[in-house]
Amino acid sequence: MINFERVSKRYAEGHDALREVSFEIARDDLVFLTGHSGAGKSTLMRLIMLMDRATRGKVMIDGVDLARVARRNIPGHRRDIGVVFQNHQLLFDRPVFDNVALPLIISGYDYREVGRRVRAALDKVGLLNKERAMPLTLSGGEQQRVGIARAVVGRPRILLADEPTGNLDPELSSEIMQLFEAFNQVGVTVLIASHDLALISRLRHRILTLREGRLVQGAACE
Ligand SMILES: Nc1ncnc2c1ncn2[C@@H]1O[C@H](COP(=O)(O)OP(=O)(O)OP(=O)(O)O)[C@@H](O)[C@H]1O
Repeated sequence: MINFERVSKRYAEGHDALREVSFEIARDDLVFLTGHSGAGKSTLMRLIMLMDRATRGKVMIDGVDLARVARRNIPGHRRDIGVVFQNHQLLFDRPVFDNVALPLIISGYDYREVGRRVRAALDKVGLLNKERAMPLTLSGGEQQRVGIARAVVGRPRILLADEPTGNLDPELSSEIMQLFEAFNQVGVTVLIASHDLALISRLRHRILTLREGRLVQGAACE
């Protein structure tokens, strides 16, 4: 499903953010990605989203070599990938419904289908009764759930999350992780970057560890 073969990424200033990174994530996997600040976690996710290209090596998604995806096909590639950020990146002047609907509206879905899918996504994250609420009236955990609903509303095959529990207390963090596990159980491949070693070691999924751009743990599937 997600396959890195000796992938290196060197930024223009000559900094090696990833060095010869190889791993495989199967379709039904939920995998954590950890490592110190600057270890290369965000860079690895940017390569999967095609926000950046590898300098050397091969990134394959579903058997497709991303080096072969033309610029005009990048939006199509991204539609298969839901992304969750630490700071939600919500539109604070729009209600919850509009925030979740945004990716579908950009993709040109008709309004009835938008309504159906947005409510299905809000239902999955337990926020069906909040569709008219403004984001600022929600708690941090609820805002993060809106971000997750927006990430899954297009029914992506892959879900990437960059520090999704960074601002949340331990109990809310566990709840958010349970949501990711639920999406994984219905067939979504999930990759979560997190510094929260206490939380992720308790959850017993595979952990990929980066150190200065090298993968030092977790390359093989169990
Ligand atoms: N666009 C860029 N240009 C140059 N260097 C970059 C760029 N993006 C990241 N880097 C550098 O590459 C290295 C890896 O950064 P990256 O953001 O992938 O790390 P990270 O593990 O996600 O860190 P954090 O946990 O702090 O978010 C860092 O040294 C960073 O300064």
